Order: sequence, then structure tokens, then C-alpha cells
Amino acid sequence: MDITPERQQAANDLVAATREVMLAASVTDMDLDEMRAAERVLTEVARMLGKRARPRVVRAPFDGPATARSAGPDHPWPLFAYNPLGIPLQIHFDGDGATARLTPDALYEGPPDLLHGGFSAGLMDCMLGVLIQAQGRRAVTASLDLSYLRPTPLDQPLDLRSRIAEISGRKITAEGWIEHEGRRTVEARGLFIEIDGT
Ligand SMILES: CCCCCCCCCCCCCC(=O)SCCNC(=O)CCNC(=O)[C@H](O)C(C)(C)COP(=O)(O)OP(=O)(O)OC[C@H]1O[C@@H](n2cnc3c(N)ncnc32)[C@H](O)[C@@H]1OP(=O)(O)O
Repeated sequence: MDITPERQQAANDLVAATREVMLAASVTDMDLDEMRAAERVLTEVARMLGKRARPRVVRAPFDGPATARSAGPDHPWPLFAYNPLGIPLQIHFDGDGATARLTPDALYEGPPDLLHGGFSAGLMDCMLGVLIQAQGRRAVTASLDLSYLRPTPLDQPLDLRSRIAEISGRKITAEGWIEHEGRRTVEARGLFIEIDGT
């Protein structure tokens, strides 16, 4: 089925609403009966949506980040607009770098009141990988090293950054970091290998 702009917007709105439900379901303190009632509604919604489904989540076009990069820093590329499990990011490209701002909520908690380190790794993989994709290169992560320098808080704005460090043949090294109030909490360095593919 063709993805018209209206359909794309409806799918993105549905995913955003699902994310709200995920957060609400995780932190709700309702009575037992209310929780059961909510569960019945959600099960019904899942049945309704599943009546006609594709086997995989919709893929955004490969050249989307490159198009956003050519349009300039005021045209961010949205990540995980079709998948409520991903952490939604608006990635801005500026020359050889990328930036994003995120305020992680309770869904992403690891240690009490802090961002789970696995999510930090996922965010860094995305910031590095999408920056490479925005240069028109098809590459996969071969290795990703992280240093957790200090705790990363929830419910506070975080700045995410990435830049290309080196390109040598098929090997692309990129670096990234997460900042809170101007101090780095996480640093990452990843090796990406260009692959053939359409
Ligand atoms: C259709 C496709 C769509 C794709 C969309 C992409 C955009 C997505 C963007 C978002 C992405 C999101 C991110 C994701 O989620 S990507 C998903 C997670 N990553 C993977 O699943 C990758 C799995 N691994 C592989 O497929 C292969 O191992 C690759 C392709 C990486 C290399 O196997 P290949 O047989 O091709 O290469 P080679 O063995 O000839 O090695 C070549 C060179 O690389 C060096 N080397 C290799 N591995 C390592 C290592 N671990 N550490 C250090 N160095 C390593 C090696 O020494 C050699 O160097 P040199 O001797 O030449 O100096």
C-alpha cells in the first residue's frame, strides 16, 4: 500500500499515542478494577490494529537523513517515528556533525532516577549510524565502545552529539557523546563498515 503523507502522519500519531500509553501503563497507580478495564480496552485496540498488518515495521527511506542534511540544520530527521519501542529523536545535521536533544522519561530508567546504560548505547549507535547514513553511506556497526563518565539523569534535557572521526576505505569511525548541563556523561566511539546493498 502507498504511504501517502496523510497515512504517514496517521501512523506517526498512532505510534506517539502508543508511547504515551506505554508510559502511562508503566507508572499508573489506578485501582485494580480500573487497571483491568484499561487492559481490556488495550487488548481490543491490539486486536483491531492487528486485523490487517504487515510483517515488519515501516522502514523510513534510506536517503531520508541525507535529504535532511542537505536541507540544513533547521530540517531535522525524525528517528523511530514508526516504532514505539525506539526512543524518538529529532536529529539535526550540521556539516560533518549531528545533534539531538532528549528528555528521557521513566520508561528509560536503569539505576534509580538515571538513564539505563543500554539505552545510552542505543542512542549513541543511532547518533553515529544515522550521521553516516546522512553522508549517503550504507554501513553497519562493527564495534561500539562506551565510557560512562558520570550518571545520566532522567527528566532533564540532554544534548546528544556525533561527528565523523575518520574514513579509511570501507571503515568509518565516528564519535559521539551525551551532555547534561554542558558536562559529558557518556562518550562513544564506533567503527562502522560499509556494506553493499540496496
Ligand atoms: C540493505 C542494507 C540496508 C543497510 C542500511 C544501513 C543504514 C543503517 C544505519 C544505522 C545503523 C544502525 C546500526 C545497527 O544497528 S547495525 C546492526 C548491528 N551490526 C551488525 O549486525 C553487523 C554484523 N557484522 C557484520 O555484518 C560483519 O562483521 C561486518 C559487515 C561488520 C564486517 O564483515 P565484512 O566481511 O564485510 O568485513 P571484513 O571482515 O572483510 O572486515 C573489513 C574491515 O573491517 C574490520 N573489522 C570488521 N569487523 C570488525 C570489528 N568488529 N572490530 C574491528 N574491526 C573490524 C576488519 O578488520 C577489516 O579491516 P582491514 O583489515 O580492512 O583493515
